[in-house]
Amino acid sequence: MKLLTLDDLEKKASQRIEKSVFDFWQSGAGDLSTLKENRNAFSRYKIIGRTMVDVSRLDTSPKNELFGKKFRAPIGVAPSSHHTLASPRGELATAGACENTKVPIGLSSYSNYSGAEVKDAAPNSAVFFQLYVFKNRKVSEQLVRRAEQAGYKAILLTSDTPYLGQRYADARNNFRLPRNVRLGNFEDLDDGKGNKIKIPHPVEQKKGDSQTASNVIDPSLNWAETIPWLKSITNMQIWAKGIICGEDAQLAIDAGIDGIWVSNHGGRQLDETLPTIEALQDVVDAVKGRVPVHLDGGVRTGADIFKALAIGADFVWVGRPALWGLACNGQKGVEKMLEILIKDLSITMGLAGTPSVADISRKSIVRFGPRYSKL
Ligand SMILES: Cc1cc2nc3c(=O)[nH]c(=O)nc-3n(C[C@H](O)[C@H](O)[C@H](O)COP(=O)(O)O)c2cc1C
Ligand SMILES: CCCCCCC(=O)C(=O)O
Repeated sequence: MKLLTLDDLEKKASQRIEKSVFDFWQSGAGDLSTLKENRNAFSRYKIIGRTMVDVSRLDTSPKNELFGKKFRAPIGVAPSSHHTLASPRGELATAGACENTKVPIGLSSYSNYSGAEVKDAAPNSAVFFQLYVFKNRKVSEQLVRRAEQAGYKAILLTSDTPYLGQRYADARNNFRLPRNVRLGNFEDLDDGKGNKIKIPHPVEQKKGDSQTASNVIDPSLNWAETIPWLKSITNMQIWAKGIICGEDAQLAIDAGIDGIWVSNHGGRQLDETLPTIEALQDVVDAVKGRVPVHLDGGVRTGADIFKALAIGADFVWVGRPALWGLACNGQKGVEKMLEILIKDLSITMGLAGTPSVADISRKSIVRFGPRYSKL
């Protein structure tokens, strides 16, 4: 089978990976409404292709540098957990692919290889360390300090997971991580006074009950307390992931956040919420260029990336496609996935009459039908 699109990679991955693991990747929360709408909503936007524009030179590089680095395209791999379920080198392979392709990666707190190991594999690409804040703050504090020491540029605070979404596929499959899956970031933690602290391995959770895995996470996070606390323990930038409305973007900026990441966790958390591409305009308009705005959720083609850039995103990220690439062919599979996206973005730009990312603007797209309105 020729692997030409991300859908092809998805199909091939489904044939290679055990069903309960593939379901864990693919599934969303509740009725899967958010998950499905993340994809469907892109097709409500249409590109106005301009002709007779000199597009003999196409430049996919982002409009602005990210952490002082010039990447090849405004595309990156979003944080997702447990890459060794897809391929033995796990996050080392994913990050290595990003490094070779010259795009950034965000590493999950729940990666199997540690932040330092991944940074060694991808010194330029490993820029975001994704953070869950645990009820035991000493745990998160050590994760942050280790990330800073390893050379990460920013903490990506996941703000949409006070509890884990209801993922019925995992419950039906009695899904539970195998015990031999490493949690690289949680090894040898101590409370700073020499006392060991442990985060329970998800194998200790009740089979099929993901909620028991998430009860270590602090559900009391809030802008007023959490952001100043994070700023007091690190000099890295602090970004917020999981924002889907302008009001929260404003509150995040008021609290001192350095960047906004529009996300609904790939439809795995709040069901029946806004698809990210629909939420983007409100967030961009509220942010007014004060901090960068990134987006993930259902991005699968160059046209999807183009539409998000046109609405005003500075960068666009993919989650599941990296897992599919890994499952198909390890590091080379992730490189293939990224090359497909970059080529597709480049061709879309050429056909739309926008030779550089700076040429893509709201004038480049239209939207069918009424947008949501506030009640
Ligand atoms: C299997 C899986 C694990 C994930 N793990 C994390 C995680 O550890 N931390 C986090 O902030 N987001 C996590 N995410 C969400 C992604 O960062 C991202 O928001 C989402 O996958 C984007 O949607 P997409 O998969 O449609 O591209 C995970 C997503 C998947 C599919
Ligand atoms: C204790 C919470 C673990 C969640 C890790 C992975 C994740 O975010 C996901 O969506 O799955």
